[in-house]
Amino acid sequence: MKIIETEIPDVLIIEPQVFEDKRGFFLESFNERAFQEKANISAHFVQDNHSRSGKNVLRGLHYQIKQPQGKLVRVIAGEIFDVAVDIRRSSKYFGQWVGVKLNAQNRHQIWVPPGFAHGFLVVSEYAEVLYKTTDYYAPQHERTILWNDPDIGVGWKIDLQPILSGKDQAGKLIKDAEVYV
Ligand SMILES: Cc1cn([C@H]2C[C@H](O)[C@@H](COP(=O)(O)OP(=O)(O)O[C@H]3O[C@@H](C)C(=O)[C@@H](O)[C@H]3O)O2)c(=O)[nH]c1=O
Repeated sequence: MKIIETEIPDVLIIEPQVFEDKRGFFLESFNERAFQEKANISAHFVQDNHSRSGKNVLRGLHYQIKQPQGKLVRVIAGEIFDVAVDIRRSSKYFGQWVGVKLNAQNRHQIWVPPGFAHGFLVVSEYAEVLYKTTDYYAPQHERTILWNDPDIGVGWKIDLQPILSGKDQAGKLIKDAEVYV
């Protein structure tokens, strides 16, 4: 596997080694030892999630203020633009974002550490997204930052209004949101 650094050092892109043969392909989507040794990610995952969304669906930007979740995200059908926003007030990257294309062809994964808000936009007809999390879903701690907060300025490259949940339409601006210390 190959590790690709991003503008925010704690956010990493993982390119797995893919073994192709006449039957199809094989890859290791997670290997605790390799992630530890090659990427210095020592994550203990407790939950696996799977969602499917249609084109122009935008989910995010989500985080849990208590029980923060690190997320290892990948796409098995279609393509998304996946975004991590550093919301650790003490970080020199506070308010900055990283965006990466994840699709079923490049099979890239993004490591979104605890302390980040996370979201994605579906750019293909539909997309199926799988992700592992380092803590359990805790709806009482769940928070949403508005996807188009101008102080963050994520470059979603979308020319029409995305399809959002009610919760995401009511997201807060980062300046008003409860963030990490
Ligand atoms: C996230 C989540 C949702 N649910 C339920 C609650 C609700 O009825 C339904 C849909 O939930 P949501 O609208 O919150 O789903 P969604 O908008 O896909 O939320 C997810 O977005 C991405 C960007 C993330 O980073 C995730 O951590 C998570 O916040 O699924 C669970 O049971 N477990 C979970 O872990």
